[in-house]
Amino acid sequence: MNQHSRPADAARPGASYAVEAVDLVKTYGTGPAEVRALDGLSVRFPARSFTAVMGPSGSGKSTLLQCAAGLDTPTGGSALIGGVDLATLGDDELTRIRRERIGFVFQQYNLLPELTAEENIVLPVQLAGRRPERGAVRELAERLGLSGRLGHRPAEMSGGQQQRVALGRALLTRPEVIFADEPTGNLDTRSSGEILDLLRTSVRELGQTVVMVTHDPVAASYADGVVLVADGRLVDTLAKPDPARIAEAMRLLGEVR
Ligand SMILES: Nc1ncnc2c1ncn2[C@@H]1O[C@H](COP(=O)(O)OP(=O)(O)OP(=O)(O)O)[C@@H](O)[C@H]1O
Repeated sequence: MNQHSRPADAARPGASYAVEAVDLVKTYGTGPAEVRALDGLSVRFPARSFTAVMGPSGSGKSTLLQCAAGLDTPTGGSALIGGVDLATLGDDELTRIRRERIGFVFQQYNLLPELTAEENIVLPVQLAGRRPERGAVRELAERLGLSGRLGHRPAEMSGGQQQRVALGRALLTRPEVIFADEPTGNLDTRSSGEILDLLRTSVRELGQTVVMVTHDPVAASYADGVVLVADGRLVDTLAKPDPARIAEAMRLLGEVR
């Protein structure tokens, strides 16, 4: 096992890291009931890279994303976004970083049912007290294939369309980093492929950094690299792997544990 190896292109000269986790520890509960969800996990995600995070159920993948995105506070270690240690920020600064530099996409879409697609997409910008730019919303809707759907409510859309709305909501502020927690977990193969293509386009064309938790080797193969997590620690990384290699690494991980 290669505990300290980096994602595929981390060694690129001049590479900078969009997201860094340094010796992250996260425990839940106390005494005999204590769960060590992250057990000294260190990983760095280069800027403009698309990385999949994989590992057995309960290995700490979601906890890693939550701590790295500043949605949860680690018990120990540091989480950095663009070189800024989140622990050094006050509440207002942390809120601003989460709002402006980070986008989050969840498996369950988390759209507000009473709002239209367009209203859901612009909501974070409005909550930040800004007026969404109509041109930017239209351009984004076109990119996401949602131009004809902006007036629809979530219940009137397919799962794939709803996830594209959720992606639009995450992308409108052009965040540096998109964290996606099983974004294709509820989708069929075709809709999954559309979402994964959009995530890849965000990296290639818009220069964003995507960190995606997935259980699906095919979904992970869209990424530039895969990091494998087990028992709250980084155990291996794979560069540009195909689905068969990813599935094999996952199988070996199950056997090793
Ligand atoms: N709020 C919480 N309270 C107590 N324990 C928690 C909490 N959140 C997570 N855990 C525990 O921490 C460990 C890691 O959970 P986490 O959700 O990060 O794993 P995961 O790899 O994302 O799992 P899955 O693939 O099943 O979604 C698990 O043992 C889980 O039960």
